Amino acid sequence: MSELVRLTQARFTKDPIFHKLKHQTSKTNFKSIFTNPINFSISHKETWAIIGNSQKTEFLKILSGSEFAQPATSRLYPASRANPQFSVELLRFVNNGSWGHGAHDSSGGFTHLSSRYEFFKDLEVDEKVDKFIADINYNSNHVFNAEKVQRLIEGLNLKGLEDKFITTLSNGQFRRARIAKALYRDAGLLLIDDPFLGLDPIATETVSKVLKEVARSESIPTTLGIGLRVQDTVPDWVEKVAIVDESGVAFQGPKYTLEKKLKELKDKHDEEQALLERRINEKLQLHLPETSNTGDKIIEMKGIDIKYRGVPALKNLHWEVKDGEKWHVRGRNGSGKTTLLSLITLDHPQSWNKKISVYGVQRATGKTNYFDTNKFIGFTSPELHAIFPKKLTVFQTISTGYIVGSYIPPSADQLSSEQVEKINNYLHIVELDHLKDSKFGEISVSNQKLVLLLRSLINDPKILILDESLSGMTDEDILKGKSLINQWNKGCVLVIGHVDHEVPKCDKYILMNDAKDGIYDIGDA
Ligand SMILES: Nc1ncnc2c1ncn2[C@@H]1O[C@H](COP(=O)(O)OP(=O)(O)OP(=O)(O)O)[C@@H](O)[C@H]1O
Repeated sequence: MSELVRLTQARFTKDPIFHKLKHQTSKTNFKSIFTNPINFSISHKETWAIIGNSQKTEFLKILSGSEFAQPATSRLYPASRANPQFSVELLRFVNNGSWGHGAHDSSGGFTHLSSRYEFFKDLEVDEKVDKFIADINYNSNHVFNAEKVQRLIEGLNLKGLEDKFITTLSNGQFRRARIAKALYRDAGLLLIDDPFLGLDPIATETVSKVLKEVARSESIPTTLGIGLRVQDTVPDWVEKVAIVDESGVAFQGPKYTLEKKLKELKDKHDEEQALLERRINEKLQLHLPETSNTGDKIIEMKGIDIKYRGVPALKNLHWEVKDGEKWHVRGRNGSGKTTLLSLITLDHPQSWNKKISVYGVQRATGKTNYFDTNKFIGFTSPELHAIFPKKLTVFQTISTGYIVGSYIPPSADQLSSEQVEKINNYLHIVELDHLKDSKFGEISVSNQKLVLLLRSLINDPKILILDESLSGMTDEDILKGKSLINQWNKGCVLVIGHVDHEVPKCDKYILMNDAKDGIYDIGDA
C-alpha cells in the first residue's frame, strides 16, 4: 500500500525562528509541540480516527503540513513523488475565524449575524451553494462538474438548497456544504476535524454514510482521516486509531486492538470529570450569590411568522419565557432555532415586530431600541466566535460583555473594581486564571468558547442565549460550562444544542422540527 504521509522520529514546533536556524541541535530552545518524537504513517485508503483533546487538532495540522518538522525530512509525503497532483487537506469547523459563515472580522459595527441577514448580498463574496461546492468563483482552474456537485448535494442532503446564498444556510447546512466542497476536490488525503460537530443526529448519520462511501470506494482517490474527542463514538467504517496526548501519539493500531485502551481512557476521563465537577461546584457556591427568580414573563411572542423569499421558516409561533426558566431550543439543522433566537437579540431584520415583547415592552412601538434591549441579553454563538477579535486578551474579551454592541474592550478606568473582581472570580471558577493575559486567538478553541461563555454572563443578563455554546469543546470545558449554567439563577436561559451531553440542565423545551408548518412541541424537559 502506498504511503501518503510518513513521520519518522519527527518533532514539531510552531516557532518559525527555529526553523530558520537549520544547524541548531535539539539542545537549543526547541519548543516542541509534543514531548516525544513521532513515528506514524497513513497509507492509501486506510481510514484513521485521530483521538484526543486539543492535541488531536495539533496532530491533524501536522499531518496536513502545518508547523515545522525537525528535521525537515522527518515528515514526508511519499505519494507526491509518484503523483505531483497529490494534495492533503484539513477541514476544520472550529478554528480562528472560520467556524461559521466566515463573517466579517470586526471590532465593532457588524453584528454576529450581519452576513446572514444583511439585505443586499455582495455577489463577490457570497455565492450559491452549488458554486460554493465547486469553488467556481475562487478557483478558475476548476471545471464545473455538475454531475459530481449533484451527487454531493444529494448525498449530503442539501437538496432544495442549491439556489440559496451560502451565507443564508443554517450552521448545520453550511457545515455539510463545506464537507461537500472538500470532497469535490478529491484531495489525496482529506483530514476532517470533528466531522459531526453541530450536526443533528440525522445529519450525523448522513455525513457518516457519505464518508464511509468515500473511504470504501476505490474509484474515489481520497483517503480519509477524522479527528474525534475521547468521548465520541468511533464510526464503524474507521479501521485504525491513533490516540494522541501531550507526549505525541501514545497508542496506534487497528481499532479492534485499541478498544480496551479506549475504554480505559474513557473510564479515567469519567473519574477526572467527577472530581472536576465537585471542585467547580464548591467554587461556584462560594462565588454565586443566591437570588430568587420572580417567575415574571420576560419574552412573549404572539403569532410570529417569518418567511425567507416567501418560504416560511417560522409560522404562527406563540411562546412565553419566564424568569427562572431554562429552555432547550431543539430541532433538526435548518428548523429555525437561530432564526428564533435572532429575533430576540434584534439581529434579525424582522425583529421589529409588535408581536414580540420583552418585559412587557412591545417591539416596534418606539419604546425600545437595540441598545436598551441588548442590555438584558448575553449570548454566545458559532457566528460570534467566528468574528470575535483574536487579538484581545482573555480578560479584555470577557470585559467586552459589559458593553452593548461592541467588541472594543472598556479601558481600565471604565471598569469598576467590582467588575474587575468579577471577571477574575469567574476565571478562577473555571480554572483559567493562568490565561488571563493570553491572547484570545492563541488559546485553545475549547478555552475560547469557555471564555465567550463567561463574556455572555458577566453582566448578569436577564436573557442568556447559548447557541451551540458548548459544542466541540473538550469534556473538561463542557463540564465547566455546564456546571456554571446549571447553577445559574438569574433571568432565563435559552440553549441550542444537538448533543444532550453538551446541553446544561433545562426545565423546558421547544421542539422546532415543524416550525415552518406552525407546529411546535412545547413542554417540560
Ligand atoms: N437570511 C436568510 N435567507 C434565506 N434563508 C435563510 C436565511 N436565514 C436562514 N435561512 C433558512 O431558514 C431555515 C432556518 O435556519 P436557522 O439557521 O434558523 O436553522 P437552525 O435550526 O438554527 O439550524 P442549525 O441547527 O443548522 O443551526 C434554514 O433552512 C435556512 O437555510
